[in-house]
Amino acid sequence: MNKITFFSRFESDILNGKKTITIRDKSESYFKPTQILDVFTNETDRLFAKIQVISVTPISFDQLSEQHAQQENMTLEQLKGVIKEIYPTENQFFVIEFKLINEPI
Ligand SMILES: CC(=O)Nc1ccn([C@@H]2O[C@H](CO)[C@@H](O)[C@H]2O)c(=O)n1
Repeated sequence: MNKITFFSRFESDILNGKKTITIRDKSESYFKPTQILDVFTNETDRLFAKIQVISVTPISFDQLSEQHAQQENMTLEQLKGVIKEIYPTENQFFVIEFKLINEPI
């Protein structure tokens, strides 16, 4: 499926290029490099961007670093808090790196 959703509070960071990764669990680890995805808000299922997948890399919670936080436009504390909120019991994740596709939608 060429679709991914984000919580709408991250929409502006994605559109202005400040957020260039997302960290997902196994259920969303099937994306492939070069794949182009339609990006929708989680809350209202509104299309707001297209992104191209650069890489999908396994990572454990403990391996999350300041670099990942920077790519999320957050502090590491904030990032870990957000991930614990979304995935309270998960320890294994995938870093999905992406770039914004600049075309009108
Ligand atoms: C169903 C659905 O929409 N799920 C998710 C899951 C994650 N994320 C964001 O990815 C980063 C790392 O998890 C953080 O910035 C999260 O907030 C999101 O926006 N939406």
